[in-house]
Amino acid sequence: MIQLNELTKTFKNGRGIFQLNFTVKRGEVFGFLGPNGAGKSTTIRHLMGFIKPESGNAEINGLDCWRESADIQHQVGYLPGEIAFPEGMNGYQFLKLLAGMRGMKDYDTSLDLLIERLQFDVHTPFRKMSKGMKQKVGIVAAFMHAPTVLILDEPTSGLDPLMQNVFIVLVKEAKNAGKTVIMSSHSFEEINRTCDRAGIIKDGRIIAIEDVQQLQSMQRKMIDLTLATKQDITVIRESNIEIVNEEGLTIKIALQGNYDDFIQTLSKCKVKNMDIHAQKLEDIFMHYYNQKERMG
Ligand SMILES: Nc1ncnc2c1ncn2[C@@H]1O[C@H](COP(=O)(O)OP(=O)(O)OP(=O)(O)O)[C@@H](O)[C@H]1O
Repeated sequence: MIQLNELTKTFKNGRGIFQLNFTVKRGEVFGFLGPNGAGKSTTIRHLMGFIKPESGNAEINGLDCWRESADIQHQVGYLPGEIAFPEGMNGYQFLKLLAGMRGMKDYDTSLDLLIERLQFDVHTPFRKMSKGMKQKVGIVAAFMHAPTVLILDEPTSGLDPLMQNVFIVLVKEAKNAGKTVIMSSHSFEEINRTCDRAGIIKDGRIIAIEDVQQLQSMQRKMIDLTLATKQDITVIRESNIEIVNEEGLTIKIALQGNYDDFIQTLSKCKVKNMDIHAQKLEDIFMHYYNQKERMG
């Protein structure tokens, strides 16, 4: 379990994170979203015990992230936002070193399985690796010791869509195994596919924490309809369906869960054409990015 209690840090320039309060339960995947410079990495760095809080604290599995950082760093799987690998090593040498430092034994199978799933040549020297390859080594390093808590800072940056999918499966497996996961991301799609809840941070403050399923149910379906006659348009107008736009015999309507109403109304009309698009989840999130602070 991860718990933030009034976690605050003000940098000299006045930026930072302010009175962050939230909990990530065991077995939960929590997404951390926010524009550039919002404070995601700063929060995550506090969780790892790299930064001393000015006030408040963060705890992981009951341990204080600053005072007991050595234990925390041993227990969690961490993927930094920017990874500086030792240039002179190759991926395998690095992962072996890490396994040794963690006191892992018989790690070859778990390592091989992860490398196979992420499809890369682990024996490539870091200086010859692409950004995506380095990211893969970072993911293996975070997952290889099957930690109970995973802290992932923009985990899919640099990964191609196929590998993003592999990563999403890894997170789902971790969740099903009861692990606690917090991940920062700029990708709404990724949060949608992996997270139970999402916290939105802006200017160092949490402005909303939402249940991802609930956000999905807020997602409206926009339907472009071309009807045969003016009478058909009247039928729609007289129903409870929200008309967003009307142009001759073509109308745009918005649905949010009231599908039965829509189908019954439409059965009284002659429909010549119909296009359906889901409102982008991104648009729902954008609404938060653009609004002022809503919660403490
Ligand atoms: N050591 C530091 N000294 C001064 N300011 C800092 C320091 N670390 C971070 N900041 C500032 O704090 C703010 C939050 O930065 P942070 O890296 O946490 O944002 P982020 O949400 O991770 O952004 P991004 O999406 O760009 O990675 C920024 O304005 C940043 O410039």
